[in-house]
Amino acid sequence: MLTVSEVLVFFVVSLLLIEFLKFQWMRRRFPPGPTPYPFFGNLLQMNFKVHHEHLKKVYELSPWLAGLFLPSFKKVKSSADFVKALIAKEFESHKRKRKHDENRYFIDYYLDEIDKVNAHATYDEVNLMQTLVDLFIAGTETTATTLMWALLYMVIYPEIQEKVQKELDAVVGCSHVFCYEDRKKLPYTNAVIHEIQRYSNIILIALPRASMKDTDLMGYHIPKNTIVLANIDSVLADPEKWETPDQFNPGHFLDEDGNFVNREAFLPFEILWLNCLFCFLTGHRVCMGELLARMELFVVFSTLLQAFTFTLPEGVKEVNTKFVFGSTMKPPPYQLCAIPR
Ligand code: HEM
Repeated sequence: MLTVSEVLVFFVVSLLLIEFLKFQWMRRRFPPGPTPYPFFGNLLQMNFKVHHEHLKKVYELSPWLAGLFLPSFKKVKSSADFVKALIAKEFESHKRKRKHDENRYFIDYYLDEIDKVNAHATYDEVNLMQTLVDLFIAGTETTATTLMWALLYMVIYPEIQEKVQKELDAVVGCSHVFCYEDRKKLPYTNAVIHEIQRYSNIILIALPRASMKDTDLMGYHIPKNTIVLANIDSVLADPEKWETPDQFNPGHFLDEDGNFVNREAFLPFEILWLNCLFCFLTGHRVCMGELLARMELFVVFSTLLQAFTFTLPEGVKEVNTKFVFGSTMKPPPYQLCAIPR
C-alpha cells in the first residue's frame, strides 16, 4: 500500500515529466488539436480489448450484477450474441451443404482458402466468423441509417420529394422495377440521394490509421506510432468546397442544365486524398461495400418514393434533426405517414 507522501511524489514527478516532454515536443510543429500528452493524447492506443474482456468476465461471473451496473454493456452483448448465433447457423449450413465445384457465396470462397495449406495464411474459422460479423454490422447499420435520414428529409422538404416523384413518373413510370443503371436517366433523384449522404454525414470520422515512421506532413510533425483519424465531416461540410454547406441542397450535384455532376469533395465512404497522403503509413483503405451501398440506396429510395408520399403525422409541426451520437449518427426516433400514391 502506498503512503500519501509516496502518491504525492509520484504525482509531482508525473507532472514534471509531462511538462518536460511537452517542452521537448513544442520544438516540433504538431497539427492543430489537443496537446499530444503521452498518455491522454493517445488513449486510442490503449488496448481496449482488455477492458472489454474484463467487462465480459464481470458479466459472466454475475450477469445480474453486470446488468445492474452496466446495462448498456448487457444490451450490446445480447445484440452481439444474437448476431453471432445467426451467423454461426448460416456458417454451419454452408459447411454442411458445401459443393467444391459450386462456389457461390463469400463463405464458400473463404472455406476454400482455409483448406489450402499455407503456414503464413491467417484464414481460419475464427477469422471467418469475425469477418462475417464485421460485414454484417458495416453493411446493415450504415445503409439503414442513411435511409432513415432520407425519409426524414423528404418529410421536411416536401417540395424536393415532389420533384423526385415528378421525375420518377415522367422518366420511368409507376410500375417500373428499379435497377442501379436507372440513375443515369434520373439526375435529380440521383442528386437528392447524394445530398442526403453529404448532409446526413453518418460517419464523422474514418477508420484509424497509424504512422509507421516519424514523418512531416504539410509542415506538421507526426511521430511514429501516432494514431491518425481523418475527419470526414470537415470535407463534407467544407465551406470552400460546397456553395451552401449547411443547407440541404440537391443543387450541389446538378449543373445549370439539371445534369448530375459528381463532386470531388463527396467522400462519405472514404477519405481518398488522405489515402494518397497516407500511403506511406498504412496503405489504401476504403469502404469495401461502397458499390453495394450505392445500389441499395438508389433502388430502395426510388422504389419507396415511387410507391408512397411521406408526410408528418397530423398535428406534428416540428422535427428534431439533431443527430444521436453512436457508431453511425442516427436521427432521433421519429414518426411519419406513408401514403400510397
Ligand atoms: C451508406 C452506406 C455506407 C457508408 C456511408 C460507409 C462508410 C464507410 C467508411 C467512411 C468507412 C471507413 C473508410 C476509411 O477509413 O477510409 C467504411 C469502411 C468499411 N465499410 Fe462501409 N459504408 C457503407 C456501407 C457499407 C456496406 C454495405 C458494407 C458491406 C457490405 C461496408 C463494409 C465496410 C467495411 C468492411 C469497411 C472496413 C474497410 C477496412 O477495414 O479497411 N460498408 N465504410
